Amino acid sequence: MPLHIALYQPEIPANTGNIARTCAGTHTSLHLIRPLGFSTDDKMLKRAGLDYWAHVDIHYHDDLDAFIAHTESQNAKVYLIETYSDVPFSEHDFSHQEQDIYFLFGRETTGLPQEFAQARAQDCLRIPQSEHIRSLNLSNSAAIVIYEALRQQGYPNLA
Ligand SMILES: C[S@@+](CC[C@H](N)C(=O)[O-])C[C@H]1O[C@@H](n2cnc3c(N)ncnc32)[C@H](O)[C@@H]1O
Repeated sequence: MPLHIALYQPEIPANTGNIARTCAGTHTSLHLIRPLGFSTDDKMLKRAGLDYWAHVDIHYHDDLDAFIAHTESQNAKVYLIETYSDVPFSEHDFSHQEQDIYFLFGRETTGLPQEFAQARAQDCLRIPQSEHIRSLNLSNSAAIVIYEALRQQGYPNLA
């Protein structure tokens, strides 16, 4: 079953552009949870040279509740990827392909809402990093996690 990347209220178009490119290159769906800090109209996309945008399976959700309702309707598994977890993401098993898997990432400046993440602490995963930075770049984080899931699944339909 497909893998999905979800971005909670992304603010920086270059990050979403990088992640969209990773999605187009890996058959991963992209979910954007509003409000967005930028426009995704045709003019913006053309100006940014995002010519792969047509290959991105993109979905918009009005807010976090609408996104969670969507995942529940699919009986999907949602993992929260956040700095304040202490469970290393790569210790998790993403190889089960019978269920859709969503990786939910937080906003560039403030991450995921803390209360929301605390209520789902058992599904919250961290990418190990040093103490010299507060966090990794959002688009790098998404690439790291999706490629670990793809590695565990044997890179389905990728050459
Ligand atoms: C630039 S970070 C900012 C959020 C962070 N909590 C903060 O306020 O310092 C944006 C998003 O990238 C992801 N991220 C960055 N570094 C991460 C890490 N080491 N482990 C897990 N997720 C990370 C998370 O999804 C996070 O919400």
